[in-house]
Amino acid sequence: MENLEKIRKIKEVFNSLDVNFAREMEENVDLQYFVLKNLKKSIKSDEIFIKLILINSLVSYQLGTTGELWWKEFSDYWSKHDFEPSNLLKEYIKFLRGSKGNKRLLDTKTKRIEKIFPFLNGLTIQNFEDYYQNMEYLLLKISKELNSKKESKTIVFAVKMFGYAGRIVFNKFIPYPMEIQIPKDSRIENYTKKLTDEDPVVFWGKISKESNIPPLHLDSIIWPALGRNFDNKSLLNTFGKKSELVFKLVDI
Ligand SMILES: Nc1nc2[nH]c(O)nc2c(=O)[nH]1
Repeated sequence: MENLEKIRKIKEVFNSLDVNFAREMEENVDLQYFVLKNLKKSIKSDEIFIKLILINSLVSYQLGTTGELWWKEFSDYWSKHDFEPSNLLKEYIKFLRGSKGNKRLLDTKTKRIEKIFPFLNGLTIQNFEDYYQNMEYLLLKISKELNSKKESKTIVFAVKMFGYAGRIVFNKFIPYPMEIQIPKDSRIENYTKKLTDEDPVVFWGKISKESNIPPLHLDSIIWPALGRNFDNKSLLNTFGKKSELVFKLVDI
């Protein structure tokens, strides 16, 4: 079943937006970006900053709280917690096991981190700069290391958060590749159900091609808008009249 009128509105909105609009949403509206920028001020090593973000992304599922609050908990903890870099794995597992917002499937999540850690641990800041230029290759490497599909939610989401980390560390905006799919979390799934029975990855893949906005950047427009963690005034200040488009998306 398709709601043709709602799909028409969605297409109208996204066909009038572009990657720059998504970038503004990321940098001015998404609380996840804001807390990562704050965290960067407290972590001396850029390499550790990026590794922490990748590890945290890969266990960001089945949360007991919103994604925004989970990333705030992560940022607050590591802003205050100094540690010896060689203890990163042990220290991260301690954080995860004591966290408030991420209490489910802790054994599975711990095993996942232990599995990816040897790959991440060997990476230097130069490797991260290279991966920032080629995020599709990073996606491939992580999915291979974890024996997971390239479309699975946490893998594509890890690349989204890596893109945020890369932008903050290297002070340069590189758009996400068109080939990386939208992270299919419950917020995106429930929203897509209002429009179509089609798989969200397929549906948003088509919207992406038509609007020429990469799926991860579409996610950056939809996801914070649906989270409603912004005040209308700051949205108006950032986007002026175009902020109406965000309200239109939320109201569908
Ligand atoms: N689709 C998305 N899912 C998410 N989960 C989470 O914690 N953050 C996000 C996100 O930005 N997009």
